[in-house]
Amino acid sequence: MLDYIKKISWYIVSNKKRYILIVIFLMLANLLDIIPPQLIGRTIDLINNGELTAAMTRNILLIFIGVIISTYVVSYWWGYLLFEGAIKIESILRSRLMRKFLLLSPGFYERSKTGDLMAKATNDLKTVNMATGFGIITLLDATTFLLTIILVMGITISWPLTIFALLPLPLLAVVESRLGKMINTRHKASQEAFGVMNDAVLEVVEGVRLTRSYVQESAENKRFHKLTDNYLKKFMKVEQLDAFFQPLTIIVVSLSIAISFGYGAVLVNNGVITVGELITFNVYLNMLIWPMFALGMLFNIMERGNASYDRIQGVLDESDDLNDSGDQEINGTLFNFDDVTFKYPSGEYNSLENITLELNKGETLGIVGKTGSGKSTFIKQLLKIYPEGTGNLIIDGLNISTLDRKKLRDKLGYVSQENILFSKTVRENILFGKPDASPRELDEAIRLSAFDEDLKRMPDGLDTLVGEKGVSLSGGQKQRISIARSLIKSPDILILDDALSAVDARTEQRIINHIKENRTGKTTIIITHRLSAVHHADKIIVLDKGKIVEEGTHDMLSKGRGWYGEQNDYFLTGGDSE
Ligand SMILES: Nc1ncnc2c1ncn2[C@@H]1O[C@H](COP(=O)(O)OP(=O)(O)OP(=O)(O)O)[C@@H](O)[C@H]1O
Repeated sequence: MLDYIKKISWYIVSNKKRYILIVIFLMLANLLDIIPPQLIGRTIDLINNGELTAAMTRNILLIFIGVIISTYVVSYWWGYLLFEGAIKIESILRSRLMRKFLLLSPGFYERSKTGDLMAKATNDLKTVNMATGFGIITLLDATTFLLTIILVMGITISWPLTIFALLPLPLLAVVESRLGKMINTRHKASQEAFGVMNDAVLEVVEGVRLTRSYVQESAENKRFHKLTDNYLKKFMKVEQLDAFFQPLTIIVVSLSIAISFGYGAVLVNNGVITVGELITFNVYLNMLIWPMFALGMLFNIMERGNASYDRIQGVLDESDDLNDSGDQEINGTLFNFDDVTFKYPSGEYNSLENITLELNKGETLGIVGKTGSGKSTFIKQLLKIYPEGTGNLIIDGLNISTLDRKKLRDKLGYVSQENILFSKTVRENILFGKPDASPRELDEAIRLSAFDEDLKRMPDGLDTLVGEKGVSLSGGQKQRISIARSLIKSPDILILDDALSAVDARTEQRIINHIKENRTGKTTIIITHRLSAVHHADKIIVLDKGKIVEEGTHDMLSKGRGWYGEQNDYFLTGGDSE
């Protein structure tokens, strides 16, 4: 449990004032709490001795009212400060997590499950909030209250009676600490199962159309039921331990009450304490139920918080496997691949092998080849998405390893195969490429990407909502919005990764012509399965199993007997050459 306090000590230290105030208010609240039992005991003794006057009764009532109002005010403030502190640590950690998510490389996302990352960003952060709010309050309140009551019982009534009555307490502490440790392990397992289940929810929702079309609803249901069951079992294992805390506290407090009545009666008989004092003592003892029960909860909440904090910290500690040492600017005058070989961190074979190539500013490079031949991997190396392989990738005389990722990507306009759109309007999705673009630039990007005709048919034009991930658009429309998003940036280097696959041949030619006209002096890289998209390229490379197997212009390659020539003939003859 103290482990968790140590882990969040950075937060407590940076919020010293808040926590000092909380402790002061809590102490005040505890001091106020000990007044009523004293008043009860003394009033009983006054009644017993026939000494209670009307003035005394009025004063006692006034003190009671004063105590109630002060307790209310003081409790309001510690509660407010504490829970505000808890929600703040949750939001600080959430921001750190989001920053990390935005920074981490694809390697991390290949290792992690989306559902688990979501669990960390929601459930685990909530648990940390609970531990820092309820946990800390319980720790401060329960321990200070417990100590105050024990001191008051000892000082105002009898130390021997106090010590005897509290003998069962250490037993409770030992058992609860053991239970806490077990809860830590089980909570981690339960959160992991929650992450897996979360992931399945995402898959089920995203794949619902596919599931229906293959009539796999019942199989999917069974798979999901298994995961829910697994989570339920793991969650119940935590709850099983949780259920021990309350009966345990009741048993220990009952033992204390039994001891106090037995030994207390002896002390009353011997005239060491009065009957009123024994009653006051037992009222205090009953008041110990809350802090003792709270201490049990404390082990529970803190250990859950501890486990969740570790899961979040695990992500925050992930190191970025890309090196961003330099701060030099580039303008893409010359790209030089010098014997570049690359294997994915989880891959078994090289996805690029001995790539040597030069690309000058203003040139258009076409990349073609069989599926899985390494075309996208070539681009990912250029975008510095994965750690480099061997060989050198030099841009403007600088090794890519020394370039700052953000500065490099700022020069690039990249349209990926996935065409990711945000659930916003068409306008917002295009302006994502250049938020401060003028209306003229926006219109031009739409025209260049041949999206103007489609836009006329959209119900709200540029303000049409595209739905989640662009669900309300056709594949070709999504592609052209993605192209417009990159063209509006007017990047020094434009990369289209199979970005025209879903548009018809005429639209493809319109876009290619626009790009040719508008990007003179700027570099363009086009990856495609349709050779017509790269006829105009200054240089075309054909990749096969990660190697460049052909290189030249369309005229040169189409005459050859290699893959390019074969593909070209195939398209010219409409597939009759097969
Ligand atoms: N993240 C990854 N981890 C491991 N291997 C990968 C990863 N991404 C791609 N590969 C492998 O690298 C090889 C090249 O993949 P790449 O995506 O570059 O091919 P491509 O030519 O772009 O294919 P396509 O035309 O189908 O888009 C393939 O064998 C693929 O399985």
